[in-house]
Amino acid sequence: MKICGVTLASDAQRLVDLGVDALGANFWPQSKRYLEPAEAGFLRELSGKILRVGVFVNAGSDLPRRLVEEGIIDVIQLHGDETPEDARVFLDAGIPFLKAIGVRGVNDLAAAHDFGAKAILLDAHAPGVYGGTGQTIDWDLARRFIEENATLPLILAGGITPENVVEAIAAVRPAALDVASGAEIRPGVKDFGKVEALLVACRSGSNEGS
Ligand SMILES: O=C(O)c1ccccc1NCC(=O)[C@H](O)[C@H](O)COP(=O)(O)O
Repeated sequence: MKICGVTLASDAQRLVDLGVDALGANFWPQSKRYLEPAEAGFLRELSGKILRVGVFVNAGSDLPRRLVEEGIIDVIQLHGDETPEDARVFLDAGIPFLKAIGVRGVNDLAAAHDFGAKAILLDAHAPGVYGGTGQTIDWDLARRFIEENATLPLILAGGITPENVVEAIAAVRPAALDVASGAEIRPGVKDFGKVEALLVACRSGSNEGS
């Protein structure tokens, strides 16, 4: 499970202590969960303890690459309108990346394989906002994507909460889950009651990989 939108060093450390697989730090300045790169140094100390994912929206390659090279993040999450051509620079450099797709229907998934991403993250379609909306996606569509694309891991995002997580796992059986608003007190501040409830659901055996 990836908990996204971390802005506080204390929250990041608590996610490590709870054994959460991955955290997301959002480097898109318009996000309610924006983390200034200059304030992200605390992530460096978590190297090897949790997978650190940097979220970017149409950011080009300089900042994402720099944060990887500086040991602040491990993986890049492209969460904007990036094309497979935009992603090529990361593929060529051997930098692992995820591609998020805001999904309205099956047509949005047609290019999923073209990115060369480590995994595809399916999220709610949110023009201008891009992510962190708390809106769920069509889980049947996500399940069908998995059945038809067995080699490409799918991360389910969009409106996952402690209340619907069991149903989401059962319906989609994703490789992993990604949660922002469903695990916070307010944008950028995590709610550890919710994080723990999500973890219990993920570890209950209904989906070992989430
Ligand atoms: O969280 C944001 O503010 C955000 C803004 C722009 C692009 C991506 C963003 N979040 C990335 C994530 O991976 C979120 O976890 C994902 O969108 C799901 O969010 P939520 O529906 O709130 O769980």
